[in-house]
Amino acid sequence: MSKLRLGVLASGRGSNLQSIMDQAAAGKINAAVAVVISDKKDAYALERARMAGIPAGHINYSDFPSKDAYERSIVELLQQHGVELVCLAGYMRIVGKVLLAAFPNRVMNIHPALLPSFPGLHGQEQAWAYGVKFSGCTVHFVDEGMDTGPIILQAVVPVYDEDTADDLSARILEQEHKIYPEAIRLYAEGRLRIEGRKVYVSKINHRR
Ligand SMILES: Nc1nc2c(c(=O)[nH]1)N[C@@H](CN(C=O)c1ccc(C(=O)N[C@@H](CCC(=O)O)C(=O)O)cc1)CN2
Ligand SMILES: NCC(=O)N[C@@H]1O[C@H](COP(=O)([O-])[O-])[C@@H](O)[C@H]1O
Repeated sequence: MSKLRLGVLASGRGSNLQSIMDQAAAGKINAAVAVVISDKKDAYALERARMAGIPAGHINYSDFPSKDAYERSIVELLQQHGVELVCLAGYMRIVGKVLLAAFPNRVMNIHPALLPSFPGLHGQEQAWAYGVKFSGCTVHFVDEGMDTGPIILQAVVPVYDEDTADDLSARILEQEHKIYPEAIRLYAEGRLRIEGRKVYVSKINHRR
């Protein structure tokens, strides 16, 4: 089966991108990162892609008259690289109808909390400040809502009394680097089936 072609959107340091690239390069997931796009020209995620010999580009939001025009530019670049699945990896913009229409049920996101709890920015810190005893991370399909799409995988971590917010963030990040590649592997093997709000992991391959 041909490798699933991934397009990764990232706004920051790119550690989730790195874990996806590493797992793909090691053959652990039948996928290849075809292109990395950032809305921030100094995003280290772009440097990580370039060091791996992967096409990487900065698309500057303020160069466009509207969000739709900005996203049409992103879609064009993704399609030029034959992208089949879009992975948001620390991408700090709300994805709109243009990108979602171009890739229906084919945009994933990693969120650093157990959705539906603590959506939005700084999910780790929200959970820590709330005083939860367990937190974690979520991989989900992206819809027009904020972190409201169907949940694919989650991982749980304990929260200790002596934890700082950074301690908890680091513990969650370790799990992010495991479940994001795993979710992509399952997708690449055609083993994810969406039924309404629910995502079922099947043993058989639905991907042609
Ligand atoms: N349509 C969706 N888009 C995105 C989702 C989603 O579930 N549906 N997940 C987010 C990731 N994210 C939190 O998990 C998130 C990203 C961005 C924002 C936000 O408020 N961004 C500001 C702009 C910030 C900037 O200027 O850099 C905004 O868009 O106004 C909140 C949460 C990815 N996108
Ligand atoms: N709301 C989205 C959000 O908070 N995403 C989070 O941004 C970080 C990006 O780190 P990375 O650039 O090292 O992958 C990750 O922890 C990811 O869960």
